[in-house]
Amino acid sequence: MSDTRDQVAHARRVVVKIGSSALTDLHDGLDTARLDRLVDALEARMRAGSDVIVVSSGAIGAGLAPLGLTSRPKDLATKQAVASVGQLSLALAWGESFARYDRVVGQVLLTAHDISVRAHHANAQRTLDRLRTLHAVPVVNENDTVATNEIRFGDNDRLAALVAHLSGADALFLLSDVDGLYDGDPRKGDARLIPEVNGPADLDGVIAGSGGALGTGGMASKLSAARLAADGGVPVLLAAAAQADAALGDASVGTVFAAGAERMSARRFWVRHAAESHGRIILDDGAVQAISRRRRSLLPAGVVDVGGEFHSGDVVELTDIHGVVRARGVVAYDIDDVRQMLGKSTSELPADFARPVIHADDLVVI
Ligand SMILES: Nc1ncnc2c1ncn2[C@@H]1O[C@H](COP(=O)(O)OP(=O)(O)O)[C@@H](O)[C@H]1O
Ligand SMILES: N[C@@H](CCC(=O)OP(=O)(O)O)C(=O)O
Repeated sequence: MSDTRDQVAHARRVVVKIGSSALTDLHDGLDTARLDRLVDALEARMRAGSDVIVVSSGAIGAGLAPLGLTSRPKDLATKQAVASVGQLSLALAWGESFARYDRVVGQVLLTAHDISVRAHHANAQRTLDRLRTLHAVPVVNENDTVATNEIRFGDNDRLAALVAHLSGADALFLLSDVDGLYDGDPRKGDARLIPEVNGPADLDGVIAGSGGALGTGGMASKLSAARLAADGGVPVLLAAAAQADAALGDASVGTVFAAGAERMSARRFWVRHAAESHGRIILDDGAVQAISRRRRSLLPAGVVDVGGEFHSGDVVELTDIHGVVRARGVVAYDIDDVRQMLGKSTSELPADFARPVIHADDLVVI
């Protein structure tokens, strides 16, 4: 067995994302028999010693039939209304299915905005952690009714990758209606299953197509979520929900994505991928070298300009003089203060401005 399969099979804390296509049917809505089989496999994994966080899609899929709709709506308002109907039955169905094992579930609905704001992010982290210590299973979904187009995760694959980092998970499972990544859309003819992705070269020539009638992002969103998780140090297994026993049992099926060498801390991952940027700090070449090659803090001497509207503690983008984003970081001053410090050496500045503009610990190079 490969190292990655071994890591996934033995991961202590896991996030398991289940796609709409695995749980719902366009005409019949939520399929509780399929849900029960999944819960059986999740329960077996928990009994073997893992903590499980479920990320469940399917609110829209579950809401269509009760409302007499026969296709996934396109406009946001209808999708949100359908999701509000479906989320209720989805959460109840998860609760009833886990109740067969005397397990309690907790519903966690998140927006992209929640993940991007540090205080909300910390609250979500604490809630998930507390559910774990209370032995309840978190069932996470996007809070569809309040998410606007601009601030949507857009698909739950990305949400699941972010939750995997936020919760310090050791592996991410993406369970769908397809049994792994193929080199082309398997619905369109001959395609070969790719068992293992160890780096970008393994994706050369792969065509990631759109999803089914109920899925949102198709294979492209799974691929980008898998890379998001794996690059930050979390191995990923992509498999069919129908293979949940084997996927969650010994990770012997589907496609695995090897994790990058270094595990990024939840805070650095947040700065890099999840936090909303409030502005820009433009650096001269020397400062770019200092932060990216020598991993130094950013000092005012290397700052040539600022943009946007940021305050101390906000996340900003650091660009070179050509506008290319080279890093992100948590800035120590308000924009007006940084403006007064531009290009000055620390010895020229009053004692209040002795701290670096961004400390090396708060900087993530891209
Ligand atoms: N290269 C590919 N490999 C595997 N599946 C693919 C590929 N390209 C497109 N697909 C399609 O993507 C679908 C899964 O995406 P989606 O419907 O969004 O799933 P989910 O509802 O689980 O999020 C599969 O049904 C499959 O037909
Ligand atoms: N929040 C939406 C999820 C949409 C979504 O990402 O679906 P999928 O591509 O099937 O994972 C719902 O519950 O319907």
